[in-house]
Amino acid sequence: MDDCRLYVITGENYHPGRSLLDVMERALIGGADILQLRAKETPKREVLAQAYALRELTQRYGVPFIINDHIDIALAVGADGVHLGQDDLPLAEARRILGPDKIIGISTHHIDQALDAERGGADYIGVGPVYPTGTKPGRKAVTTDYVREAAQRVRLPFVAIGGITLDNVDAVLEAGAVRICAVSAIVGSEDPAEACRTFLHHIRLKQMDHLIAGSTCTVCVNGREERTSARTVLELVEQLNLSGKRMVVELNGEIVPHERWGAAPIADGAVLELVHFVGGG
Ligand SMILES: Cc1ncc(COP(=O)(O)OP(=O)(O)O)c(N)n1
Ligand SMILES: Cc1ncsc1CCOP(=O)(O)O
Ligand SMILES: [Mg+2]
Repeated sequence: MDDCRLYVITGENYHPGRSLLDVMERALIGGADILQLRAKETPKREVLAQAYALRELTQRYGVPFIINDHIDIALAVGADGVHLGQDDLPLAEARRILGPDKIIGISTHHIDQALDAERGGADYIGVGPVYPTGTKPGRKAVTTDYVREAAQRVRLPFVAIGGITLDNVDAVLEAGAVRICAVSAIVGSEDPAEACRTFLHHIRLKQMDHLIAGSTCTVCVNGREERTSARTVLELVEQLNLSGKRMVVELNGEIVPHERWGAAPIADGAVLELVHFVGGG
């Protein structure tokens, strides 16, 4: 689950005239890295047949396969796990039946439910619906506020879900989601493979932003804001091409002796005054 970025769920009514297997294979070709079978209106025997077919397909592509709601079907076809909502079988019962190795995902709509799922031994949680969606009509949107809170407080992997499209995915990523889950925007699109590629492109761009932001910090040098990757006063002085100059350095109001520059850490928000003496007599 840790490595998953794009979670795609089947949608019964979103691809009239196209087969479930074709649509889901297109999603896999586009890079979907976890699949869920969710069928709310299909007779159970048919769901079982779909589960067998998707089990084979996902195995061929080497991605985890999750069954929504039906633990019995997950066991029958040897799926990798199940996804359960707040009104489905409780997590503890599901774990007892499935054992420690199966993936169990839990839907959450509030931080308390997320923390409960974490304590209860879930493997991941769903955070949503972020936006109102026709796929889950009547369910109130949790907004990106809950995504932000989950990003700050939940240690389990979480997937943001609900009404996420290529037009609003950046806001969801900006709020701190690193895994996106979608139904209609992928299985209802003309080209599910291209939709997946474009989702993944957005996700990767945001990941790169995080990497860059994480490796630099903003400091104030002589009254001017600077972004720097320097970790110590010595590195900063070198980056500013001031090495070798006779200089007094003040860090957050305290003078740092020259011999301690290499050991004086600078962090985000540090305030530095660098005063160098111009030679002459
Ligand atoms: C990844 C993921 N998140 C949330 C859900 C919704 O599950 P649930 O709340 O049980 O609602 P139904 O899907 O059963 O209608 C999900 N399936 N997957
Ligand atoms: C199953 C589910 N649970 C919360 S929102 C949702 C539906 C997501 O579908 P879509 O991506 O089409 O909004
Ligand atoms: Mg459910």
